Amino acid sequence: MAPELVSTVTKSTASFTSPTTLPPRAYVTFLAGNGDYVKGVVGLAKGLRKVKTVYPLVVAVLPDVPEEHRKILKSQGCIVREIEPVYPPENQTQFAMAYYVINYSKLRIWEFVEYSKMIYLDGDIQVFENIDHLFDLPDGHFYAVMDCFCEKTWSHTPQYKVGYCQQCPEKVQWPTELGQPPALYFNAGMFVFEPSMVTYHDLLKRVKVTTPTSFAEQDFLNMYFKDIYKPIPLTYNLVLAMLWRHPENVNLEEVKVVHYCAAGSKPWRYTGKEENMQREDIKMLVRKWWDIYNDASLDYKPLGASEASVDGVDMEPLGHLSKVVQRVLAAPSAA
Ligand SMILES: O=c1ccn([C@@H]2O[C@H](COP(=O)(O)OP(=O)(O)O)[C@@H](O)[C@H]2O)c(=O)[nH]1
Ligand SMILES: OC[C@H]1O[C@H](O[C@@H]2[C@@H](O)[C@H](O)[C@@H](O)[C@H](O)[C@@H]2O)[C@H](O)[C@@H](O)[C@H]1O
Ligand SMILES: [Mn+2]
Repeated sequence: MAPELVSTVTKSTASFTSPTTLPPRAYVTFLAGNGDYVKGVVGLAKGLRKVKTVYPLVVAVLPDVPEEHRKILKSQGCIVREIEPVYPPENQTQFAMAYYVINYSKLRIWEFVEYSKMIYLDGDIQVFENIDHLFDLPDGHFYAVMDCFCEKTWSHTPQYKVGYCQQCPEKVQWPTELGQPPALYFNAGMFVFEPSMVTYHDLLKRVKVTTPTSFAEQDFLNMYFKDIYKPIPLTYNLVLAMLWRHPENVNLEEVKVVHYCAAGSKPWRYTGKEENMQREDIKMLVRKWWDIYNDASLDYKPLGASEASVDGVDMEPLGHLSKVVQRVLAAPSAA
């Protein structure tokens, strides 16, 4: 029996409210390091502007995010908030990706209590349709999209070993000898939550005594919010692997949010070489991401300010696809 999805997510009923009367809500993402994820966040900021969200984008940055990158984010209208890293206890865990250890720092966003409700989005996510109505979901729950267990990244788990996936629980039934099937499990690249200092302090206390596991803070958040987790439709966080693992569950026309988490799918470093990356739907989604990233009309223009520009910052010049990606996308699909 398919899990009860929060599918009747009504459109925002609030009539247009001037910025001064908006409820204290915001989108929030997380940025670490001095690498190229800043391009993901710039793309996200422009995508949210394109869909005319009425809420700001807060970027929680680790101390290692350079000043130039912070300037770029501010020039794109983001609210930049520095956070301290959160480290899991000393461990021998083999994370699915070694860098996942820094993702525990995401937990700091629970201390942004100036906002009553926030929507967290990974920096490798793009919003192609307005999702402001998700802020109107009833309080007291944790809303996120169910993940998929079929990628090799899950090969260490019992569900992968028996071929079980929550996306198609009837296809390979959970073996009764293994007891209860796993609780519904969400992808932590997108979720709707309520900042709270009580929750924040409890999260940090609990993370210090919880043995890390391969999906790092995603596993931890699934355990912590298990009792109040409510699945929302995958249109709000299309984990790309769903396209080849569960195509029967995906209607691309209805997808509002795309999560470029499959290996090789980060648009700003796309080469098309990895498995599945020559698929026409992947190439279309990468091109859609670049169309927004390169659209100078979506750059932030504060009211009355001159052209917002960030002097001397070496970013991918806007206005054209990076040469490499352009060549790859144009190449005839081998697939
Ligand atoms: O070097 C990094 C790695 C990760 N992130 C942030 O952490 C999130 C989670 O990592 P990622 O999306 O790569 O994980 P995936 O969803 O691909 O498993 C990213 O979206 C970024 O917001 C970052 O800023 N710098
Ligand atoms: O630190 C753990 C990360 O775990 C998740 O990524 C995974 C997960 O989705 C797997 O199911 C996929 O197989 C895999 O490709 C993907 O990278 C979140 O997207 C990310 O925000 C972050 O929490
Ligand atoms: Mn991601």
